[in-house]
Amino acid sequence: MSGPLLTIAGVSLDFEGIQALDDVSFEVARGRVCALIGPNGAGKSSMLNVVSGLYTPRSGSVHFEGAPLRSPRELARRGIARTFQNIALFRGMSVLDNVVLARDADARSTFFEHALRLGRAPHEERRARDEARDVLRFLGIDRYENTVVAELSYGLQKRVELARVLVVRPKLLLLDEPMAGMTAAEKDDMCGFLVNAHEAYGTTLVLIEHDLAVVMDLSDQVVVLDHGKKIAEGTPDEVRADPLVIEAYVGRFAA
Ligand SMILES: Nc1ncnc2c1ncn2[C@@H]1O[C@H](COP(=O)(O)OP(=O)(O)OP(=O)(O)O)[C@@H](O)[C@H]1O
Repeated sequence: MSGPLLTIAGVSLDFEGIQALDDVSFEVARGRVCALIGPNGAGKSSMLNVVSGLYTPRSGSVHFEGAPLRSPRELARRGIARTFQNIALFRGMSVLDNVVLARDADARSTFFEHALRLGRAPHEERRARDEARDVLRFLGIDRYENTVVAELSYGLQKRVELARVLVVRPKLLLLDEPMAGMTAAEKDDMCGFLVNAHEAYGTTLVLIEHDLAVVMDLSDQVVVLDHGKKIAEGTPDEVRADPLVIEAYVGRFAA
């Protein structure tokens, strides 16, 4: 399909007098890695929450593949997945079961078919496990498939989270600070896996990230927010050289 994958048009959002987003527009083409950056309170998470339908903007619209996106319930069906800042895993369950469950949430058989093991369910269960194992292998964590999540390091848990969203093969993946709290080595690993996923599965990525070195390395489009407004947009090099961005970050881009 031609045209942008994601179109944000004139989005404004208020919280009791605070203007979190002020007339923000940008487009993300299919296959891009787009980073949303900006100082604390700039509106980055609010933007991601609007895109995922968790917040309803006062004005403006979000279109995905040319059709409006209105509710979080539409996300999985339309091929959009997201991760949150805090790890959201079933800590007492195995790595494999965590990923299978995420895949199941997207599966086509009904609750009753699963419960009664009827219809498509047995076949789907095998397929779900195979697909989950493929993703675990892809992310280099297949040797932990039977390990209980709580026993894994933070970096590996973040990788399981990535497995949970990749297993549904999303067209668009929204990532809220995927590298937060990681060591430098874990960040390097995560960057590599995101690039690999992007290339292998053609997943379009929109991510919020505070580490500007990571942003410059990973993304091919950067949207800069400050006080709810979009103050710049472009390639990492264009944005790095933009005086408004330099002012907003007070020299944090100086290399
Ligand atoms: N649920 C909410 N209720 C009230 N105000 C909110 C809410 N969420 C965000 N805000 C306010 O909206 C503005 C934008 O916040 P947002 O969290 O989107 O910024 P951010 O760029 O993601 O910040 P950070 O980098 O610190 O996570 C801030 O002034 C924030 O206090």
